[in-house]
Amino acid sequence: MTDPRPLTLTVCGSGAMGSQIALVGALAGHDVTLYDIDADRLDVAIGELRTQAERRVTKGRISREEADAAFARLAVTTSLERAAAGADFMIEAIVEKLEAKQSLFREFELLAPAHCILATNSSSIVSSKLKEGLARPELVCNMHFFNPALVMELVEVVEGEHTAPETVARAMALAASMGKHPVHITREIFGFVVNRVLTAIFDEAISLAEAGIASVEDIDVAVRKGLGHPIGPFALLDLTGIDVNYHIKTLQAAESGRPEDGPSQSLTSLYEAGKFGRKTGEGFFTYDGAAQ
Ligand SMILES: NC(=O)c1ccc[n+]([C@@H]2O[C@H](COP(=O)([O-])OP(=O)(O)OC[C@H]3O[C@@H](n4cnc5c(N)ncnc54)[C@H](O)[C@@H]3O)[C@@H](O)[C@H]2O)c1
Repeated sequence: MTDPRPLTLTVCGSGAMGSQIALVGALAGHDVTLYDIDADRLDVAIGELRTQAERRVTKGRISREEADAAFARLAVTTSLERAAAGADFMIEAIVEKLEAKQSLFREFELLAPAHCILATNSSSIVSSKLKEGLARPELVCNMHFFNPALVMELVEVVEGEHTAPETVARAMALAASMGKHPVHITREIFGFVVNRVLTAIFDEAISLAEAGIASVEDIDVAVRKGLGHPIGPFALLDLTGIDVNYHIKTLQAAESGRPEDGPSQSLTSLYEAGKFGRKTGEGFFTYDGAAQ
């Protein structure tokens, strides 16, 4: 894998994911432009990134010089023309709405150099849905980072039927240059690899609990102590959000056309009761930590 540094990298969307992906890129020595339609979000993002960088300097993970150099390589803009000019690579991390992503991809392609790769960080939208109307679909793929992107090492690089092997190679090389571990997913599938494996664990844990085989507390203990997972499936469902997981299962059933892929009975009743997990103080557990 040839190290592509330094690239001119544009990250679209300065929310939870895009802002940290941008800093990871700048820390790795790439020239990064962070683009958002909302100037206030950009201000907030830069403030949060400075706090994160300061924490790393204090802990000795990076030097002050490295932090300063990264911020010197990181520009922000609300101008799409400026964001696309000279870009070698674009990673999109805007709102999870198909139409918004499609129009961004179309506009960006018109403004960017002809060799620029367009990658989406979407957790659920495959890049074949974003290639419509583009002149160069072979340069389009998914690059799925994990939250928090400053910390999590995995990047799933997903190849669509339209994606050129060279695009996959360039995306893998970019991820590696950012200090990440890329994995190549050779065709599009809902949830990619990590979220499919995680969903299978959630589904099995829920079905065991619903059948009365063991309590949610005991299933969590079994998975932690028996499999060495840092957190049990029910605590993780509560942490990531009952609502988020309910929507993922609803989307999965819509994509597969199989009603049995939809949300389970216990997930549905928690969702309908507004018990979304940690964020509402109650889900499978209540947050003094007791099981329901
Ligand atoms: N949050 C996660 O845990 C996570 C993990 C992996 C992947 N993702 C994916 O990353 C993407 C972003 O998620 P997030 O959690 O960072 O979202 P977020 O809501 O925190 O941030 C989205 C940002 O995009 C901006 N935006 C909206 N429309 C835009 C447009 N048309 N052009 C430019 N900017 C626009 C918003 O102003 C906002 O700053 C989604 O596709 C999501 O599926 C999220």
